[in-house]
Amino acid sequence: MPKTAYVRTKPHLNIGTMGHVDHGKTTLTAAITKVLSERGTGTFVPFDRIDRAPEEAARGITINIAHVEYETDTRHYAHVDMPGHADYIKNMVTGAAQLDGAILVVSALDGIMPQTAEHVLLARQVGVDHIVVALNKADAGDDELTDLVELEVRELLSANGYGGESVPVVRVSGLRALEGDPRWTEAVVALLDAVDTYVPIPVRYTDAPFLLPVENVLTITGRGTVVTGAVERGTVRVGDRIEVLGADSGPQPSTVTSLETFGKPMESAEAGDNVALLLRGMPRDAIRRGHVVAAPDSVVPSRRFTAQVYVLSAAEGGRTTPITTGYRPQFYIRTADVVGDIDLGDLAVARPGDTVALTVELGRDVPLEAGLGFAIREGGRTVGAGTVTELI
Ligand SMILES: Nc1nc2c(ncn2[C@@H]2O[C@H](COP(=O)(O)OP(=O)(O)OP(=O)(O)O)[C@@H](O)[C@H]2O)c(=O)[nH]1
Ligand SMILES: [Mg+2]
Repeated sequence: MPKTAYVRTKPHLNIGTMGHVDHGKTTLTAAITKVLSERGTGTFVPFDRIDRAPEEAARGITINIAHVEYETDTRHYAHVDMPGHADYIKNMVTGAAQLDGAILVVSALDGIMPQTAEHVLLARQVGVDHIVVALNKADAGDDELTDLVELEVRELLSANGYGGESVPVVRVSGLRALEGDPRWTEAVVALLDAVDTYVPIPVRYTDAPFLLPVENVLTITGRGTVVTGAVERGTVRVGDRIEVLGADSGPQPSTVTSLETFGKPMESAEAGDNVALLLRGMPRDAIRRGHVVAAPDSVVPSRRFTAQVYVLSAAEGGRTTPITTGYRPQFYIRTADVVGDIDLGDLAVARPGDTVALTVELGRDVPLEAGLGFAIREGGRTVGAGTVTELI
């Protein structure tokens, strides 16, 4: 069956849900698609289709199943439902890096929980500039308590530089909206209106050389190797020569033979688009998550750099003890997860809560550049966030 090509008629934005485990991110995501499908600008994606692993759903040139797409009257959105559990922070970090805005889901029954605060901090660190709040489970909470939760959320946002007084806070019930209760389907519409108006259309970095951090790699029998991810910058067309960077064996040249977004073929993709690229003659084992696909000769992988790093305080879920030279945590850089050695130079120690300049030597070469953000993780939790200042 011939597939309909993707036609760019509305501005495209990437958004996502974030927030503490069980506060209702996936339910709300399903509810949004249900409400919009009833208005004719989206396809309903039920809860269990959103909440399943990519491997199970890998079929055709498809993109990461955690993404759903929909349109409002004025915009086309790719929406990623980020898992709330701390173990999945890595996905949050790599997914959030591309977000133009986020929906912070906070249960009106529970208020701010540790991962609520952690996600807001991470959103700030990875450059998500606009947050809209969904006070979820408003069907089950009482108004007075919900008022308190709203105050608390606005304070948290202000403390992280989000201007909490002006952030839209919408009381919703993902669950009741999914059931079709008109009061709550309207609340979901109000939430989408808030996203439409509060999150500005981003200035895309389309003129720069093409770069896409690899999120997933799939094999399509008879066609070859497909990589998926969000275009970080530049544009890419069918027929373009590219190289895959990040493998120890050096750059792997290839050509893009097919391009898709949400299962629809496209001639060219640009910064911000979520795409699948079919790469000519690329062996499946030559490419994996953490590599990047880039315009030839536009990036040189390296492993030593200086960085500005914020060491999370214990109250933010970080370490209770200082770090010293020789500390060897994991670095999450774009979609890559790589070990690295820290050198504090003349500084004896960096204490939780400190912001310090330091030198990092990664365990392998990674495409790097000044201004790139990263997270530092240890034993399954985030202990720092930083930005590359200079390559050495
Ligand atoms: N009363 C009520 N319950 C809700 C609402 N939204 C979600 N729930 C319930 O809250 C629980 C968690 O919902 P999920 O949507 O899985 O939450 P989540 O944030 O995606 O959870 P994780 O992905 O595990 O972090 C489920 O039992 C939902 O039925 C709501 O609006 N009202
Ligand atoms: Mg979920």
